[in-house]
Amino acid sequence: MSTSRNIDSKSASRVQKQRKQVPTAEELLQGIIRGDKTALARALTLVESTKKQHQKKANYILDNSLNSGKESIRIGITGVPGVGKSTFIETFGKLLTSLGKKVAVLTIDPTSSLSKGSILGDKTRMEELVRDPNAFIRPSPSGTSLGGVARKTRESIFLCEAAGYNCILVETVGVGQSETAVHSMVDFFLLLKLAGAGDELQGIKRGIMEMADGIAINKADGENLKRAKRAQTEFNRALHLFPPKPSGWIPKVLTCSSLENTGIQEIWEMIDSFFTLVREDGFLEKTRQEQNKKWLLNTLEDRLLTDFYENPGIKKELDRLLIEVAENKISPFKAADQLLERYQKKV
Ligand SMILES: Nc1nc2c(ncn2[C@@H]2O[C@H](COP(=O)(O)OP(=O)(O)OP(=O)(O)O)[C@@H](O)[C@H]2O)c(=O)[nH]1
Repeated sequence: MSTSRNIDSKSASRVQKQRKQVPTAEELLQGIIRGDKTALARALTLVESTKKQHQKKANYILDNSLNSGKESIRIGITGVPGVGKSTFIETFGKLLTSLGKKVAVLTIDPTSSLSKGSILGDKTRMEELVRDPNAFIRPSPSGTSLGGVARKTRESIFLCEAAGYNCILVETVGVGQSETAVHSMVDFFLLLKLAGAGDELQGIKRGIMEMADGIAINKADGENLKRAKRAQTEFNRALHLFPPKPSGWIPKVLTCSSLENTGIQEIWEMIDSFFTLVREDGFLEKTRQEQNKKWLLNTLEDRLLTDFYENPGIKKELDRLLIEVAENKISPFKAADQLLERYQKKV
């Protein structure tokens, strides 16, 4: 009898200890403000979670993080698989930290399953950058919808900036719609390309070229060097066919080798001169204002939807109405009206 009581009290104290180890939202918030990477990583896990309790904690941290975002620069990096995105980010990121910047790398990959996510997170990618005290790397949150992943990435950008990261690199692995999502949340959009492969081969649509503020032809080394230089001329010509950018910036095409670390400094200089221009002509401020407005609307939509679907009364009524709609007993529109009425009354 007494032995079992002993075990009980032991396991109770273990549970208590574990509970104590889970930091509160306020503790995480304070950690983020101090620039603590562990607190930031934990907060991002809460942001990525779909559990209501976690979301509540995440919202507390987000709502109380002071972040004007003014000091930071947000760079989107895209390119087809194999173009060398992680090698590029490793080399480029190290250059940025050597210049005294704090770099956060986030990835958007709506197609990533849990297993791929863990491959991205297994630290074999960007091995050196991951060990840099001034860099923070976060693999793509797994998610089924691009919208969900994009929202989480926006919130992650916000928290990374609150933690003092002033260079946010958003990498997108997907080919297609994810580029548009990334483009809408960054200031500068860099497209990585390979020399020699046709556009079709590289899966790059015209629209993506049009979004680019800069194109870097990667793997410009060895036998590839000549071809890369030729491609640079071709892409430069192609870029001139697009209408001018509202920022006044003229997109540039450069070549680089992420492996040999050549041309990387020039890419930074190009990006730096972009930021000098858009800071001076007020375009960056306008972009941020627009981004903030958009983020407010998106967050509202998202929180409203969650609140609606998680309302227990609505859940029951929705289940019933779904059957009635299927049996043609009520029109979908009338059913929607009924649900909204019920939601407004909060019954
Ligand atoms: N020669 C050469 N090879 C490179 C260069 N950059 C990357 N590579 C090689 O290209 C391959 C793909 O590089 P990654 O950095 O993994 O490419 P990625 O675009 O991130 O690929 P995914 O992870 O599939 O999206 C690796 O074998 C790299 O070593 C470069 O500048 N020159």
